[in-house]
Amino acid sequence: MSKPTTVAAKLPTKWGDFTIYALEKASDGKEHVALVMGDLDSREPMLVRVHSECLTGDAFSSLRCDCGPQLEAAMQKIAELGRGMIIYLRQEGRGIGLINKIKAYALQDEGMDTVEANLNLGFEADQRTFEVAGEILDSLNISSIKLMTNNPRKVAALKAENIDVVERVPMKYGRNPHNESYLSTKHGKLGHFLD
Ligand SMILES: Nc1nc2c(ncn2[C@@H]2O[C@H](COP(=O)(O)OP(=O)(O)OP(=O)(O)O)[C@@H](O)[C@H]2O)c(=O)[nH]1
Repeated sequence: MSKPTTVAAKLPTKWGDFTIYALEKASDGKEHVALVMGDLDSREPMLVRVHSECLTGDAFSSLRCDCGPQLEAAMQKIAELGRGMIIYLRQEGRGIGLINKIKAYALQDEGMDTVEANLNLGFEADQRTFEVAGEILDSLNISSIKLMTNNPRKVAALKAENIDVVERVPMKYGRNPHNESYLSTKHGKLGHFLD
């Protein structure tokens, strides 16, 4: 199969100047992007955040989750280092989509936790796959990364895509009274390193 291709443009941000790459013809047909700062040719492992779409957290600063602060912290860390990449995957709501995530939020308003709500709606606790992250890294010739995450399943999923994850960089940002029980469910039921 031929390598996926990317289109690219400059993307100045409040943390510094990135280049935004959009993957053409991703295997799932969605429009995924990567923000890159620094040298793509260096063989040094690249600091990477693989971030799943969260409209409510990333765009609207929702306090129900930790997504927005994690994305901001990742961009800031990359800018401080001068080299790194955000892979932004269009897999809203751990893969169930925006409308279903809002249905899951409504169930959580009634007392379910984030896992129970997904299961109640007929989904798995986490429906995500990470092939597209592999496609993006491959298209940019990056094979060795330091991954910013608290999620051991994300590390395993990327290794399964033949990405050499040489280090896991913890991402403990954005804890607040509204997401306290969401984060403890992530720790207790989804195995995130958050204690
Ligand atoms: N179904 C569902 N999805 C949620 C809920 N809260 C946040 N999300 C989604 O969870 C995903 C979180 O993505 P990430 O932050 O990349 O991944 P993570 O598994 O939290 O792992 P980290 O790398 O440690 O942040 C996003 O797709 C959010 O939209 C929720 O209550 N229910």
